[in-house]
Amino acid sequence: MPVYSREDDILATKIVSFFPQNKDVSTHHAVILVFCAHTGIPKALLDGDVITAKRTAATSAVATKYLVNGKPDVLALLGSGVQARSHVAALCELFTFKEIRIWNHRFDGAVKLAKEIGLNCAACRDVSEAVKNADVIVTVTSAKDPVLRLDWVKPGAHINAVGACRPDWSEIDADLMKSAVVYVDSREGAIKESGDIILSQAEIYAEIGEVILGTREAMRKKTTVFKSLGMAIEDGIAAKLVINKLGIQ
Ligand SMILES: NC(=O)C1=CN([C@@H]2O[C@H](COP(=O)(O)OP(=O)(O)OC[C@H]3O[C@@H](n4cnc5c(N)ncnc54)[C@H](OP(=O)(O)O)[C@@H]3O)[C@@H](O)[C@H]2O)C=CC1
Ligand SMILES: O=C(O)C1=NCCCC1
Repeated sequence: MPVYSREDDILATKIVSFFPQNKDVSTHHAVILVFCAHTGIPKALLDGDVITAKRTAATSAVATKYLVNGKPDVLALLGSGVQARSHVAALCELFTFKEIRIWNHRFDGAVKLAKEIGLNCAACRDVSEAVKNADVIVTVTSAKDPVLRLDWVKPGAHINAVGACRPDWSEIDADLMKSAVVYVDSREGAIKESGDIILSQAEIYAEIGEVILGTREAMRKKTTVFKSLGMAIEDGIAAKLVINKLGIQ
């Protein structure tokens, strides 16, 4: 995933592998190579795993800030892996949830994460139980077929749809995609790579950047989906923060 931004003084590329069948090691591995944006000289080779986890969750947190309907009390996560953990951390920086619910296709994964999070968190055996009356839902699974259905979701909820990053995979059922107001990180990416968009033929209302810039409306009262695929600029900006903190010129 290459990025060049003259404005941000960034020239970098991330190489990321995804082996969903991995069991005892992470399913995603990444490195980020950063170059000087003026001379092209290599500056740093960074571990991309942590940056991928944190920048994806930070992006969802920003989307939630703009799209959530009022003060959210209940957070539901579908999936209990790396992104589930980073999303809890990022969302809890911005919001105070009274209740956090976790569903995973293997119940013990949900139980383990619920214990890590603590008091206000419960593991759920069914998706419908996890998302009932939830204000914010995060889908962070490696599912190839929908795990979240329209009739389980409270009208007006905000959903961060983070998994299903292939054109033939989907996490959200087509009825939910079509009835929600859909925001994406990149239109160009979503229409080529997101099964949730392609298979449902849902209309994309806006890029989240347009909402942040104030050129498209945040439809907070409607059910909203932020379909995230990940963008190289997120890695580039995050890598720059790391490099600056380390004092690398
Ligand atoms: N939008 C973006 O920018 C990014 C998106 N992603 C995507 O987010 C998703 C989560 O990533 P990450 O947390 O790193 O991955 P992990 O492998 O750490 O977690 C995946 C989760 O999905 C569960 N899972 C696996 N297979 C299925 C299935 N068939 N049905 C339902 N759940 C399943 C796993 O359960 P168990 O471990 O118990 O099997 C686990 O809870 C992936 O789809 C990934 O590609 C990742 C990085 C960036
Ligand atoms: O780093 C990203 O962005 C990724 N997006 C989709 C899934 C793999 C990693």
